[in-house]
Amino acid sequence: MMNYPPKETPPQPPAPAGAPPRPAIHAQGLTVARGPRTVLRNLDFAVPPGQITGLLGPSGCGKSTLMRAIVGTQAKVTGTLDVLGHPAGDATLRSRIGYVTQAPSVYDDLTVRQNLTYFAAILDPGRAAADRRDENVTRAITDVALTTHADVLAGNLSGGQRSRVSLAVALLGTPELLVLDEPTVGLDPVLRRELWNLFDTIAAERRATLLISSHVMDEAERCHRLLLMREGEILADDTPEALRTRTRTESVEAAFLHLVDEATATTTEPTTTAATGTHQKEQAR
Ligand SMILES: Nc1ncnc2c1ncn2[C@@H]1O[C@H](COP(=O)(O)OP(=O)(O)OP(=O)(O)O)[C@@H](O)[C@H]1O
Repeated sequence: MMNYPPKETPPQPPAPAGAPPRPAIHAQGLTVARGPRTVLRNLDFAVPPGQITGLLGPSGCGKSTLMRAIVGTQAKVTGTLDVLGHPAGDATLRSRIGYVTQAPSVYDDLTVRQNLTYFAAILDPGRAAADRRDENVTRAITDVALTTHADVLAGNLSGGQRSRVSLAVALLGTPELLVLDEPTVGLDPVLRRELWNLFDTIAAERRATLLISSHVMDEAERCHRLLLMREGEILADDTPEALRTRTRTESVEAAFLHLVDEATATTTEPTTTAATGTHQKEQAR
């Protein structure tokens, strides 16, 4: 069980030379209950550092819940969940993680630049940091392609533009881990491609780790690794290429459907009952 409220833990020693890099996120036996329901069941996985990992699965499978557990905002979490070498929710992680929820958290009565300036002042306070803050705000606005809208009130932006302001807030502090919950929902194909190019740049140049949820399967092809989820469980944890090869399919979407069929077949295989000696089909859950 994780500790709430979060405590600070001492930094862990670096991985020995030659050893594989420590995962950015490592879960073992991770289980989460929401209300009376268990919505994540006994998950084991590792997210490598400096790469883009896609979290994919149908609506309601538990993607947002898993992200909330990783950033430390989810209650009733059991098992082990380490993030950047600390237990999830540890106070030292706050400035190292950028988290963008599905609902954009921006102030409608402030402009794009004013929103970012406000959050920059919380992250990096003090008069001495004013120039650095201005630079970071301008860079973040450019990163999300909102330069021409910098002085527009957030309340007058489209849904996609508001989502990008939220993303810009998360990029202000140059976090080591970015957790993005469906960042491309409602965006046109050109903007989606631009955002994915930005994610590539963030991973390659800043060596940040990105965990990005989506239900758009063509976005899966742009990830280095994928966690495919279904009904609170991890169906696959692999690279897109390995998934396609393993399932002998041509796209991640086809691979996912293949794995769903396989999992369904496993849970509905005939079982012999000792009492009657007849075969019965178990109900898929
Ligand atoms: N506050 C809550 N209380 C109880 N159950 C909840 C709560 N929020 C979500 N759930 C349930 O937890 C499960 C996982 O929800 P979650 O939002 O993590 O799914 P998701 O994969 O992110 O879905 P989507 O793609 O639609 O955002 C769902 O079955 C949902 O009904």
